[in-house]
Amino acid sequence: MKKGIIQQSLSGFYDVLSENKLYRTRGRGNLRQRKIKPMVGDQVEFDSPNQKEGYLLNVLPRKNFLVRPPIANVDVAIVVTAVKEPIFSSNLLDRQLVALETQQIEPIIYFTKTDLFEQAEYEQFKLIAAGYEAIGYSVILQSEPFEKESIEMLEGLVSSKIGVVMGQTGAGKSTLLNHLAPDLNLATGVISQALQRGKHTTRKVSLLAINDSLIADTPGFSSYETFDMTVEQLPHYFPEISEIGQQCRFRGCLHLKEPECAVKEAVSNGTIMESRYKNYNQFHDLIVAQKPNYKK
Ligand SMILES: Nc1nc2c(ncn2[C@@H]2O[C@H](COP(=O)(O)OP(=O)(O)OP(=O)(O)O)[C@@H](O)[C@H]2O)c(=O)[nH]1
Ligand SMILES: [Zn+2]
Repeated sequence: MKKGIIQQSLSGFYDVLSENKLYRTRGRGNLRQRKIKPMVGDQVEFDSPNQKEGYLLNVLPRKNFLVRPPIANVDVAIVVTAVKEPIFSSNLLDRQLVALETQQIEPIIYFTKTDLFEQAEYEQFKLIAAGYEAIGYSVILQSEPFEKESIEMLEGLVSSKIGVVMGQTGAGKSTLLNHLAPDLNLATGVISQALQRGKHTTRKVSLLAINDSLIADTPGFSSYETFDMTVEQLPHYFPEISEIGQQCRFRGCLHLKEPECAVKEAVSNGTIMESRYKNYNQFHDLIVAQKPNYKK
C-alpha cells in the first residue's frame, strides 16, 4: 500500500502524486459505500500493482476543505483580486475571506491590474489595501504587473505549503501562476508525460508543483455560494470585528442595533473599514434569509 495526495480528479479517476510519481487510480466500492467523495488535496492510501494505475483504498481525515474551489487540506489561499476589469468588489473579496476563515486557511490577498489605474486612483486604492493589512492579512499590491518584489513576496508566503489560487474569472490567476513559475510548463510537462496526455488544462482544479510548494490552479467563478453558518458564528470570521467586539457592552453582541457596541464605535471612528461592516451586515441578512433551509 502506498500513500499520496490527489493531484487531480477527472470523471471517476484520481491522479495521485506519491514520491514524485503520478498514479491514475479509481475509487474502490468501499469508498462509495462509505459515501466518501475523494477531492483534490486529499491524503490517500492506494494500491498500485503495475506502478502506474491503481485503486484508492482510503481517504485520510481532512484538516479542512473548500467547496468553491473544491479542494482539501490547504494551508494558504492566494486570493487574486483585480482592482479593475473586473471591477473591484469588496463584497466578493470579503466572502472569500470569510470562507477561508471558516476553514482556518491563511489568505494572501494579491491585487492585480493596478497598471490600469490613474495615479490618483492607485493612491486611493492603497488605503483599501492598507485596511486589509491592518486586519492582519498578507496583502500584495503590485505597482507594475507581476513585478519581481511582488512575486518574491508571494514565493516567501507560500514556501513549502499547499496552496490554492482563487478568484473571479479574469482576475489574473493563470497569469500570476505563470509568473510564479516560469518553468510551470516543465513541471506540468513531467506530470503529463507520465500519463501520456496533453498539456495541463485549467478548467479543473489541479495541484501543480511550484518551487517547493504545491499550488492548485482553479477555474474562476462569477458568483458565490450561500453561507453555511449561524449569525452568531459570523462575527468570528471577521478578525477585526471579533477582536474589537470583546469590548461591546453585551456578550454575544451581534453589532447591529445593540447599544454601547464597540464595533459600531470603531466603524464610526474609522478603526474598522466601513465596507467591511457593510458586508458583515449584508452577510448577516443573507444568513437570516436562508435560515428556514439551514440545517445543523
Ligand atoms: N493590464 C493587466 N492585465 C492583466 C493583469 N493580470 C492579468 N491580466 C490580463 O487579464 C486577462 C485574464 O487573466 P487570466 O490570468 O486568464 O485570468 P484568470 O483569473 O486565470 O481567469 P479564468 O481562467 O477565467 O478564471 C488576461 O488577458 C491577462 O493578460 C495585470 O496585472 N494587468
Ligand atoms: Zn457589538
